[in-house]
Amino acid sequence: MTPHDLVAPPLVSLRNVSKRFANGTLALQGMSLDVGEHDFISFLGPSGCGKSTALRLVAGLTRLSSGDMRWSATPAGTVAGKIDRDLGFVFQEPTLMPWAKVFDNVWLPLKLTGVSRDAAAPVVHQALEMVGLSRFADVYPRELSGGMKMRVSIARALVTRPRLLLMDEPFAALDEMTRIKLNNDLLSIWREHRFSVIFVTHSVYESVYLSNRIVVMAARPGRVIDEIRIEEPYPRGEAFRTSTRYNAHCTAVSQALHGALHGVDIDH
Ligand SMILES: Nc1ncnc2c1ncn2[C@@H]1O[C@H](COP(=O)(O)OP(=O)(O)OP(=O)(O)O)[C@@H](O)[C@H]1O
Repeated sequence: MTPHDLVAPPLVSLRNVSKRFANGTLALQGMSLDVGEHDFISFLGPSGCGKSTALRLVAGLTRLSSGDMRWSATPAGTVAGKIDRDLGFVFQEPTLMPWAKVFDNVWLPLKLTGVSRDAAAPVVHQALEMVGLSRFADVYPRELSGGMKMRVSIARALVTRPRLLLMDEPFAALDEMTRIKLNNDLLSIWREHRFSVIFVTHSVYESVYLSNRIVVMAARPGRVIDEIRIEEPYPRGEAFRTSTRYNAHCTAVSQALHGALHGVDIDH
């Protein structure tokens, strides 16, 4: 047996995946990517480079136009009406039900699979504990800050214990301090629970801080132009954020991103 045999297969593999919308827009062209167990991958690139489209393709929220996508256990989409994707999704907006208490918002994915409120209670409480909101199960979303609402959204995405967490600019609307705190908390939850993450962001700094792999994308058509590995140990904290190595990674990623912007019309 060679060391290679011991490597777990990718959780999900994209091969030469393209997406053209009905209006003719080629949102994504020829994307190939293997998402490994316990990867933290960021999709980084300018507006319109297909980051959200790629995430939505992985989630099964939109269909690919050509290419191939496979999950390690089950080829995606082979069972009519029941796609076996083991994932949670966090959007930029927390998208909570305003009329339902925090507990019921987090229970929702389990409720949709037929798990009763009582049976779900232990895992809902565990998910709330994971995001530091144990004491807020009985309040309504309107009583929470923006950062706390996002924590509820993360708890809801993790309540089914998915192997892959997809996050579409989850912290973009938050203030800097809240964002830093959520970055740190997300990293410790990810390290403890060992799922994989694909994280869409516009921020070089955020992508370097969080990820072990950064997929740099360019627009028109949306495509991958580079992948950069951030070979730095976790946990990452203030010492890493203020280190010269962190700065060097940010410079390298900025340069790759500059390449992504080269030749792209700036229309704003
Ligand atoms: N439903 C749709 N129909 C037609 N075109 C679409 C649709 N969704 C996205 N697009 C187009 O596909 C391209 C990629 O969009 P996408 O939202 O994936 O980019 P993005 O990198 O996530 O951008 P942003 O950073 O601004 O969110 C854009 O040109 C966009 O206008």
